[in-house]
This record gives sequence, structure tokens and C-alpha cells, in this order.
Amino acid sequence: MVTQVRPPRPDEMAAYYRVLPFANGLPKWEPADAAWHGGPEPWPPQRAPATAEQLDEWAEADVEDESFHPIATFVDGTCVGASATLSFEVTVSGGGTVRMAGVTATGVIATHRRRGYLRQMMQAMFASALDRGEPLAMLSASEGSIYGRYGFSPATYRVRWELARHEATLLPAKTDPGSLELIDARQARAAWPVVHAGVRAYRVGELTPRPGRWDGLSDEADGTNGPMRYLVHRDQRGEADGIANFRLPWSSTADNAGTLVVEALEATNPTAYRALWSVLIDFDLTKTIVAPGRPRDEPLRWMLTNPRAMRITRQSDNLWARLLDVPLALTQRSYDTSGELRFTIDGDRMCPANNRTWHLRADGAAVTCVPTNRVADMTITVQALGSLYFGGMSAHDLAYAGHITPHADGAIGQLARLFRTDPEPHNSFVF
Ligand SMILES: CC(=O)SCCNC(=O)CCNC(=O)[C@H](O)C(C)(C)COP(=O)(O)OP(=O)(O)OC[C@H]1O[C@@H](n2cnc3c(N)ncnc32)[C@H](O)[C@@H]1OP(=O)(O)O
Repeated sequence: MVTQVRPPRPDEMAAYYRVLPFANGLPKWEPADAAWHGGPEPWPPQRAPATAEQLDEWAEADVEDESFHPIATFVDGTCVGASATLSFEVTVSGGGTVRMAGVTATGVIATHRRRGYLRQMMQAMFASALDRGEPLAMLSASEGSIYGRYGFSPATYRVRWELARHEATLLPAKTDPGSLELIDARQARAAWPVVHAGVRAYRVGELTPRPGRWDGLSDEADGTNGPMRYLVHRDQRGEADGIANFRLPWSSTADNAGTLVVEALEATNPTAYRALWSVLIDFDLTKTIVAPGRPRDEPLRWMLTNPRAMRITRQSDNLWARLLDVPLALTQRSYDTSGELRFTIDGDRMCPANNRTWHLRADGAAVTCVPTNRVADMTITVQALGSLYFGGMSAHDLAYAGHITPHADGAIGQLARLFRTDPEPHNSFVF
């Protein structure tokens, strides 16, 4: 038996896609309800297997895409495993960006699982990401038990919340000098990149959009979900500074009827944000507002007369992070407070250059992270460091769970103060 782990050639791309569950009409996500499932009804049915024409179309687009880096496993010439990384930039603390390898489109055919093929593909993807100068890998996990072994750990969350319309009263605020307009998909495709660029400039965890990111927005109905509706906010000068996509899905049950689903809402300032929500939480002929895929810390909660009215109905991890090059990643984000830490990593089998004691020093814009022979303040797993990297997870909780072992008094508090960000990191879309 000859096993090869290598990038597929262009003429092998159709075989590569056939390995992937989503190309075969198979489930591609764990069956438990996920936070980002918005509607009131059960999950939509699986898609049908891709046609030969679709596979060819995907291959043509992907082969031309320089940011798409596929990898495959071949056994005796047959493709049995597939994965890929997409090159992104992700916003980090301080507003800078870090180059990141987004692991996506992963599958091994059912007859060849648990033989270590994903591990080999992951190792190859880490090596090529490091060659491209990407010190970080991220992914969204189909199942929570798979990716920790490769060094990934949850770094951002997303929640689904509900609000009963009769309880959704906003506190008074200043008059909005801007304007709101219901627009069509063509206008939304133009407004989204403008608003998202404004948000991405400051929101930790936000990703660079892929080319064509909003091309699929449409005015056509999507089965029982109905058509997507678009609401834009413009400032006094007429510039788009906030936008929302929402639906009014049909429901087969009386309980779920009258639900307004906010699929996406972004704004670059509090006035636009409040104005968009003011329309969506008081929409005639609806009774419940559902928003999946939202950050945990939603300012809308603090704009309500009754903050308890917003009920989080599901929460799950969103993007998982994996530091491939610890010193490069740590020196490319900034830190709100000055300080220093010495920490040891000793169990990183897939990126062994990370295994040593590092001295991180942050002093305003000057950040260094260099090897040291001095005694460490703590030992930390590469997974825990990935969770802390964007500043959204608790150093205390990770230490309590045994992922960080302090060797000096106050070390965990110092780690928490250095890495924390407010607001919590969030990414409005995945890949
Ligand atoms: C980022 C994304 O694209 S998410 C989409 C991921 N794809 C899917 O979920 C589709 C269905 N699943 C699959 O195709 C495969 O099970 C994959 C791709 C998840 C894993 O591929 P495999 O080649 O079987 O993984 P591999 O053999 O390298 O596994 C390495 C280890 O992970 C474990 N593992 C792999 N998958 C799972 C799983 N679903 N649940 C629990 N453990 C798992 C293996 O037992 C093995 O353990 P070990 O290191 O202790 O020996």
C-alpha cells in the first residue's frame, strides 16, 4: 500500500471534493443544536450530492485562488482524505492584523478514518503555513473532541439569543441624525464591505473577507426561510455605517410563528447599532426576535429597559486557535498593560520549535518574546495559549482546569491582565 500526503493536482480536484461530506450530501456538523442555527424550525435538510459540473466549477475557482492551499491523502492512487487552509488576516489586540491559516474543508472517507491521515495532513498544512509566514492557524470544529490533539483550542464564542418583542423596550437615547433604509440585495452587496471594513479595524478576532464574500446575497426566497431582507443605516453624510440581514421564516407550529431572525448585524458606531436594532426588535406582526451567531457581550442588552429580556438560548465555541510560531504570534499583537512573563511550553509535538521557556515583555508598542534560561513563572500548554491569544478566555479557568501550572505567586493574575481584551473577541463569519 502506497500512501501519499500531498497537494492534489488540478486534474485531481474533483476526486478531492468527493471525499468531503458537504460535496456528498452527508452531515457536515455534529447533530446537536449549534448556536448559529438561527431559525425556529429543525435543521434544514442536507444538500444533495454535488454534480460533476459543480465539482468542475469549484475546482476551476479554487485552482485560480492563490489563498487556497489544498492537501490530500492518496492511498494507492485513490484520494481518501482532503483538507485545506485559506490564507486570512485576523484582527488582534491593538487593531493590527496577523496572517493566519484557516483550516477548512476537511474529511477522510468513512472506510479510512482513525488511521492518522488527518494528523499527517494537519502536519503538512502547519509546515506550509509556517513557510508562508503564517504564525497562527484557526478553524471551526465540526466536533469538539477532534482538534485539541492538534494544538487547537476555543478562542471565540458565539451565542444565539431570543427576545420577546413585548419585552424589548429601548432606554431613551439622543435623536439619531442618520437615516435607515430597507434595501435590496444589490445595494446590500455594496454596503456590507464598507461596514465590515470599519468593524474589522477594531474588533479583535474579525477576519479579512474572502473575495466574493457577499456575492451570494439575494432577494430570492430560500424555501421556508423566505427571502433575506436588508436594512442599512447611513450617517449624516449618507455613508453606510451599519447594516443588518434578517428573515421572517414560515413556521409549521403556532409557537414558532412570528419569528424575526437577524442573520447578521454590524455597525461601526453605537448610534447606527441602536438604530438598526430599534427597527428589528419592534417589527410589526412578529412576536420573537432571534439572533444566532452573536457575540456574548451584546451592547443591546444594556440598551434595554429590561436587560433580562434577552435570553441566551445556546452558546458554543466559534473559532479555535493554534499558535504555530509562538514568539512571532505573540509579538504581532499588542497588550493593554505593560508587563512581562516567563512561560514554558513543553508538550508541542507538532510544532516542536515552540517547546522552550520564553520571555514575553510588553512595554507600550515595544513587544519582545525571546528564549530564556531563567526560571519560568508558569508552564502552559500551547492549547491554553491559543485560547488566551485573542484575549477572550479566562486565564484563571484554564489554570484551574490544569492547562496552566503557576510556578510564581501572582503569575496567573499577571497573565490575565496582559492578555485580556474588552470587548471580547468575535468573528462575524467563519470559513
Ligand atoms: C475544520 C473542519 O473542516 S471541520 C470538518 C471535519 N470533518 C468531519 O467532521 C467529517 C467527518 N469526519 C471525518 O471525515 C474524519 O473523522 C476526520 C477528518 C474528522 C478525522 O480524520 P481521521 O483521518 O480519521 O483522523 P486521524 O486518524 O488523523 O485522527 C487522529 C486522532 O483523532 C481521533 N479522532 C479523529 N476523528 C475523531 C472524531 N470524530 N471523534 C473523536 N476522535 C477523533 C482519532 O481517534 C485519532 O486519535 P489518536 O491520535 O489518539 O490516535
